[in-house]
Amino acid sequence: MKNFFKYYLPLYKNYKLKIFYSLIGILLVAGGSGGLAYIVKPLLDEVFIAKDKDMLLMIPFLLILVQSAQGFGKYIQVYYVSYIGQDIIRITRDRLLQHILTLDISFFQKKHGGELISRLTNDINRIQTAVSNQIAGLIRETLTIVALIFVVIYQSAELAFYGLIVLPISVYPLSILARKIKKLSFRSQESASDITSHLSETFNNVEIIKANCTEKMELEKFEEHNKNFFNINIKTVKTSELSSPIMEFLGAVAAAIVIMYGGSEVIRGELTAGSFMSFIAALFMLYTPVKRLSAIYNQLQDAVAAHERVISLYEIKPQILTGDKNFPENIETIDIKNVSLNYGELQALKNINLSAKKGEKIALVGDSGGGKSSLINLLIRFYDVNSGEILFNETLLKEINIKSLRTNISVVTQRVYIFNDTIASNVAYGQKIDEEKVIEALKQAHAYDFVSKMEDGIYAKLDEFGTNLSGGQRQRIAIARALYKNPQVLILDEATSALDNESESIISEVIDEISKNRITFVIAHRLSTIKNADKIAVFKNGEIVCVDKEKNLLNNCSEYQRLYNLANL
Ligand SMILES: Nc1ncnc2c1ncn2[C@@H]1O[C@H](COP(=O)(O)OP(=O)(O)OP(=O)(O)O)[C@@H](O)[C@H]1O
Repeated sequence: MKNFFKYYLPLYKNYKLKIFYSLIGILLVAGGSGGLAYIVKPLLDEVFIAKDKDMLLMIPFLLILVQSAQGFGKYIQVYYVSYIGQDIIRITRDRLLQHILTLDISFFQKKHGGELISRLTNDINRIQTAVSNQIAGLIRETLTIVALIFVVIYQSAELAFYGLIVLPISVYPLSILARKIKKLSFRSQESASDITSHLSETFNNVEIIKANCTEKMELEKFEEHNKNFFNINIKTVKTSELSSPIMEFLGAVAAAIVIMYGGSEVIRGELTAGSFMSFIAALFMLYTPVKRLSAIYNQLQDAVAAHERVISLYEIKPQILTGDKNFPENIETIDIKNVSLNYGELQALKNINLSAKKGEKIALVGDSGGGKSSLINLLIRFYDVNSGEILFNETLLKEINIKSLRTNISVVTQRVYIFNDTIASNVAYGQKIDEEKVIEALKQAHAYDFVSKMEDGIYAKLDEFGTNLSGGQRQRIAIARALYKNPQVLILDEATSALDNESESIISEVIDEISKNRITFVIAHRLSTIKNADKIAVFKNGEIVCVDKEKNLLNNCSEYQRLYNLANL
């Protein structure tokens, strides 16, 4: 709880004027409650007992005034407090995404997208009510309690002792409940995240679900998560609502004692009936904010649990740190020296040595799982080497600024990424749209033919997964995107696998053409794609077993011969 406040309270300093207005609102509400309780005394003593007519006129007027002030106070308090809370949450959400996006690719490979969505939505929503309404409620109810305690003590200090003794007694059972609620809140948030994860997985894999008729199976899995969520939430309600009967009971005991003592004082004439009734009114009014306070405290547990889940993301730091050197303006060589890479226990690359010069097209071939994509992961620093080094010209890869590195390298991966936007935005992704350049890149990627036939041409809208395009068309958009950047290093990882033979051979020619003034790496299972590469590196079980031109490999490299024979079966 302390950490929760320590984290959010400093954010309130940007809202000084709004806090001032909300405090006025809160004071009006709290003062109004005290005022209403106090009015009971003159109503009884002056009007009913002393039969004071002036008072009879004044008290209804006072009542309207106090009640209206309270209503107005509540309105401005709710408005400003919500404003502050919503704004703090907006900033918190932006910050969290900003942080998540700095994390390494390995983090995203381990963490389920649905879980992250849940943190950014469900968890932050739970914090939202805390930083707005609950913090304000905490202040408002505390002030109301103070105002009413003031009235209670003012009317009779002795009775106040009996009336208020239950407050410290109630702390113990309430704190046990709060601890339980926090645990349940954690479980409820985890369960909410299971639901989001499952939904995101279901919608992402809907084609395979339909193709395998597993709708029922997926629904059953979802129902299980959903039931679990329901059970935890019901348990939370059961626990948190216990605070109400506990408080009611303790309150009733206190009120009973007060009536016994107070009543006998009134009978003995030591206390006026008005003071006694005002005291009782304040005491009963007092239990409402006390109960609310305990409910707020319970709800805060939920927010604290959500906050801890959010904070645990902040504790994860990126391991791939940027260097401060710019990418060389004119890349001449890339040298990969004795490089090894482990994914946890698994050694994916062992002692890799490979060099590339400007204008060269380097092909990486080999069995699936041989380590080709892993080498690409190293070149774009999705992962860092475990040993060895990679040099761009004479600069160590680690010393190069990551943004500058990735601006100068284009990668077309096996999986094609399409954004829910126009073709032009997809091609120029991350850069300003230059129509001419977009068309040029599309032409180079042999995509302009089909794009120009679409109703809105380069401004045709694509949907998120590019489902309004064929597999080959999507791949061509991805190639156009890579070319639009005019990169110094171009990496094509199975970039032509979805193309028909004819388009593939045309694009291979284009690649030959465009690789003249840059360094190009091509991974291809179809050996025809890379037959005129300047170098072919043959991967096997994380090692490069041969590097040469195809002609020589066919004579000297048994692994290449094997792949070649398999391809030509
Ligand atoms: N992110 C990862 N985390 C853990 N292991 C990984 C990861 N990526 C790849 N691997 C493992 O590393 C090994 C090499 O994989 P890599 O993707 O580099 O092979 P590849 O030669 O590109 O295969 P393919 O031709 O099928 O794409 C494989 O055993 C694979 O299971």
